[in-house]
Amino acid sequence: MKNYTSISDIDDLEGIIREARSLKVKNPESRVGTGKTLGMLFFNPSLRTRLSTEKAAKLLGMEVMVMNVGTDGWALEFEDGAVMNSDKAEHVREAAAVLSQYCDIIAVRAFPGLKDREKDESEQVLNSFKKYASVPVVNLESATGHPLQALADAITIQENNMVKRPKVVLSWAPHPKALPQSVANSFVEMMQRLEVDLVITNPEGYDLAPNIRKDTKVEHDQEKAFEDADFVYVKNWSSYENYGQVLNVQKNWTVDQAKLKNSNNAKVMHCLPVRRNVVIADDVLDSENSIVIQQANNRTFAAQVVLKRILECTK
Ligand SMILES: NCCC[C@H](NC(=O)CCC(=O)O)C(=O)O
Ligand SMILES: NC(=O)OP(=O)(O)O
Repeated sequence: MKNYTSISDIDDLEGIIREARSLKVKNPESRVGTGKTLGMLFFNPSLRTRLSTEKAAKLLGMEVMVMNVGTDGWALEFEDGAVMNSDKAEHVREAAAVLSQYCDIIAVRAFPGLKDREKDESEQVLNSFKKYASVPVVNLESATGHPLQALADAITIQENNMVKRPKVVLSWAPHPKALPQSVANSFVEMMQRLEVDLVITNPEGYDLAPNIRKDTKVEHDQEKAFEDADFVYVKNWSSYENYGQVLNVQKNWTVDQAKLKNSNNAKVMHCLPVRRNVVIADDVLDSENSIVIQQANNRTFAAQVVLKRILECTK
């Protein structure tokens, strides 16, 4: 694997999930990351991504450097040909080239602005690092995707699945802030590659991008969507159609136990952080049905297998 910026960078999905699961059981003796450095750049906050990726790198023997570039670094310019006489002190051309001398892999978190759809879809930050770095680049959640999360989600579903072809429902839920579509996008793309029946449920006005949904069923009635579900993946996202907006929704979309009564005793997932009793009710998060903690643990093994494959490719 040369980079991991979207799940299309995975060619043997079954193999990568199998390897992640075996890394979870037993860490290999030979450490492919010895003498190598991972540099992680955060333009936005993080708990899981930051610590699970650091842990994964260390399990492989790597050194890790982390920088909150959004707050601690020079403000970066990404436009080509910019006359930099305002607030931006450094161009990504120099920043990425310099970092490539310090690091063997560069990982970047950069959320969307949620104001300009075309700009967000151009993945300017991630793609600039990819273009101007001379080392592999890993996506730690970008404007449109969160592929490390989606890989951890796939591992978690496989670990908990009891049936041949599970029904997996991605449910929109309310949130006071405008959030990226990134987690939902990568989850949908991942599920489309697995042996599952995927249904997306969201209020009118919250349909994900057509190039993500493809022919995946969208059910606007949440309780109907939950019928016979084996997995319910809950996530808020802001509107794609009214780009970046939080729309007025009439019905209550918070996921609680009552809504899950006609599911197949569904396991409930969320990438975290989750706002209790807004996105998911306490009675679900504190029940046996919730697998969110196990899901977060799998972030380590998703990151480990990705870093391992990149290191093996550049050896
Ligand atoms: N990486 C996991 C989710 C990150 C982000 N959530 C958030 O920003 C939630 C913040 C809050 O609840 O205030 C998102 O939805 O993409
Ligand atoms: N799920 C996830 O990416 O969590 P953080 O935002 O805390 O990294």
